[in-house]
Amino acid sequence: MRVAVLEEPGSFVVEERDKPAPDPDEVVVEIGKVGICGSDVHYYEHGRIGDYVVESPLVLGHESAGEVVSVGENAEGDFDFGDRVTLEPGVPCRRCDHCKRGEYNLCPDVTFMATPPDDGAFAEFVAWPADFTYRLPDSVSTREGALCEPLSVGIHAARRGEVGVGDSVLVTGCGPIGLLAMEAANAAGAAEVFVSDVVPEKLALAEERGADATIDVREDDLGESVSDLTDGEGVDVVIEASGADPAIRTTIDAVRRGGTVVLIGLAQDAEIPLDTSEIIDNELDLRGSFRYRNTYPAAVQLLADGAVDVAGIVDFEMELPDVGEAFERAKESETVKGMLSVSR
Ligand SMILES: NC(=O)c1ccc[n+]([C@@H]2O[C@H](COP(=O)([O-])OP(=O)(O)OC[C@H]3O[C@@H](n4cnc5c(N)ncnc54)[C@H](O)[C@@H]3O)[C@@H](O)[C@H]2O)c1
Ligand SMILES: C[C@@H](O)[C@H](N)C(=O)O
Repeated sequence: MRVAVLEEPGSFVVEERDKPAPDPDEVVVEIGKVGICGSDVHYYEHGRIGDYVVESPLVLGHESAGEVVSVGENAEGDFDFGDRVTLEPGVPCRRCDHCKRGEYNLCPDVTFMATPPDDGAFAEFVAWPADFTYRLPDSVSTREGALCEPLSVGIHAARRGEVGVGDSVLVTGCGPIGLLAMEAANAAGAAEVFVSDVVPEKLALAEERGADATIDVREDDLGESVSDLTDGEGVDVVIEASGADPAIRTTIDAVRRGGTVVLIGLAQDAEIPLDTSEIIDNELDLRGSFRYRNTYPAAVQLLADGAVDVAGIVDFEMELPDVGEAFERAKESETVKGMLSVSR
């Protein structure tokens, strides 16, 4: 089978490897589509994200969907040849305290696709645990199935923020994560979702996709703009999805007293000063949101119901052998989401 391997920063090779066979609890999936995530691009450009360093050739890609071609003996009955499926890329140990509490996204022994040293899904076939594989109904395309991954990041953030019916929400950053957090907040019942960014094209896309107001923070102050939009109150929930230092600092200016700030975006410099007296006086909840747990069934259901749009964020799709060109295009600031089409 063909596999796209990141040999060193800036350099992919497409090579032949043996097709995997399933362990008893696994299925083998012929990969159809894989999204290119910002973290893939970061490994491509810099060879590391924090402590995760690409020390040997790595297969990238963790936003994947495809078709079952082989079923391990313990997964028989759960999956059939030809089922279209999406793969949840993080498989936890299932034994630690976090796993037992159901917080399996916090498992310290997780295997996560395309995170060194674990290979990802830019491969024609992947063997994957059946219980982290989810069937797609006919109404959900394989492209949409692959995007259950970033949608899951958005769903988890909306859940962490306890976004509910009638809430007002601000999403800072209109990359794929912010746009899909906006979808998740709307699906959770938010009455109004405002967005901010520094790139006019990203704000225009968010507006097209239903943002109730857009704030260009190169021109307007975030706190003042949100105050104007909410009769001086601030929003119920801020979801920070830019990772930009100024955006993170100003989240607490935009949230109402007693409101919640959810941090998804990873800042270049993780140490950012925040006004703690504001947080205390206004009794703000500041919450981290790390990957996701128990979101894939909801993501598939929302797509089946037509309650969210994920496919509309894709700018381009290329074939696996063009992986290098696809990553060069994914690096451009106006690109939102690139995809690779993998199976022949
Ligand atoms: N916590 C998690 O589990 C998790 C999962 C996936 C991604 N992430 C992180 O989430 C962030 C978003 O991911 P993405 O793939 O959408 O990234 P992205 O780079 O595509 O999008 C970030 C957006 O923020 C905008 N931006 C820059 N400065 C801004 C500012 N001051 N105010 C508002 N917007 C601003 C950019 O123009 C861009 O549109 C990244 O930091 C990523 O590392 C975290
Ligand atoms: C969650 C996933 O999308 C993210 N890129 C990560 O590796 O954590």
